[in-house]
Amino acid sequence: MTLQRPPVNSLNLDLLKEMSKSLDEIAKNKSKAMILTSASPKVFSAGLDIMEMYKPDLKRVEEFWTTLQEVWFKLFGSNFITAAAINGHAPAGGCLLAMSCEYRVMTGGNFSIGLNETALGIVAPNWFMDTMTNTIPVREAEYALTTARMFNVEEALKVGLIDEVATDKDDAIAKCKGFIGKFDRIPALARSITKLKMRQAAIKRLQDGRREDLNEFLQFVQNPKIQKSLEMYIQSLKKKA
Ligand SMILES: CCCCCCCCCC/C=C\CC(=O)SCCNC(=O)CCNC(=O)[C@H](O)C(C)(C)COP(=O)(O)OP(=O)(O)OC[C@H]1O[C@@H](n2cnc3c(N)ncnc32)[C@H](O)[C@@H]1OP(=O)(O)O
Repeated sequence: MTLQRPPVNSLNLDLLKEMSKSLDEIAKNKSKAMILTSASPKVFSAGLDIMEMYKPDLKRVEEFWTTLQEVWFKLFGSNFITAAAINGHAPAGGCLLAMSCEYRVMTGGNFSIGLNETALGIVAPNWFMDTMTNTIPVREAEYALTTARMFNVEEALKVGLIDEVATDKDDAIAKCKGFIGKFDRIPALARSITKLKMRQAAIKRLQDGRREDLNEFLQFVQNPKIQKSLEMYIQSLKKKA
């Protein structure tokens, strides 16, 4: 699955809906595996589209968050094998997508990956945190989350946030295929049940608290102080360009 929403693959409602549909198709056609990557030469995904949260239409922003939850359920909780070929920056929601896969290969270069929410004055939702503690040790996750740490490629490899470094996108995809090939001699049902048991606690936490998570998000986007911060953040991104 190749993300292709220039310039930075920010996750807006339309892209999330497309992803959700594609994940359904992959599950339905009984694909063995999926590799998630990006058509951009330098950004895997810039995370959530800030414009979806800025001065939002309430109905749309509710659908936006619900669809993000759905994409996470379908990706994190998939039966099929998932790997991410991270060929560029992966901040926040971009990191969430990569961590929701089972294996991550990142191309070398001046790219960064991490959950930077606290730097934006935001508390990452529990399921973002659960996805991180499913990937790297709890102590490292707490440190990274509280300090909004963006890891460079070497740091990400050292902490286990990524599994391998690749020279370029083709190499990243080849390495993801190498990971997928490891399952050729492992019974598929045993593999998928084991994966889902490992992920069950995090999945159940969001299933049980899904409405509450949505309400927290809706309160968050309707808070005037948050709106002011988002406005300043958008300006800073635009000034940079
Ligand atoms: C207690 C419980 C509380 C519950 C509520 C909590 C709610 C939490 C909500 C979830 C929170 C966070 C999740 C997120 O994912 S928020 C998004 C965070 N993402 C970022 O901060 C990344 C910002 N972008 C960048 O750092 C860079 O763009 C890049 C990815 C490193 C790429 O750099 P670049 O130099 O290649 O591109 P750049 O010139 O910066 O950008 C090009 C244009 O794209 C626009 N843009 C960039 N990122 C976004 C984005 N995330 N959304 C929308 N638009 C984006 C940028 O403004 C440029 O636009 P223009 O060309 O100038 O018009």
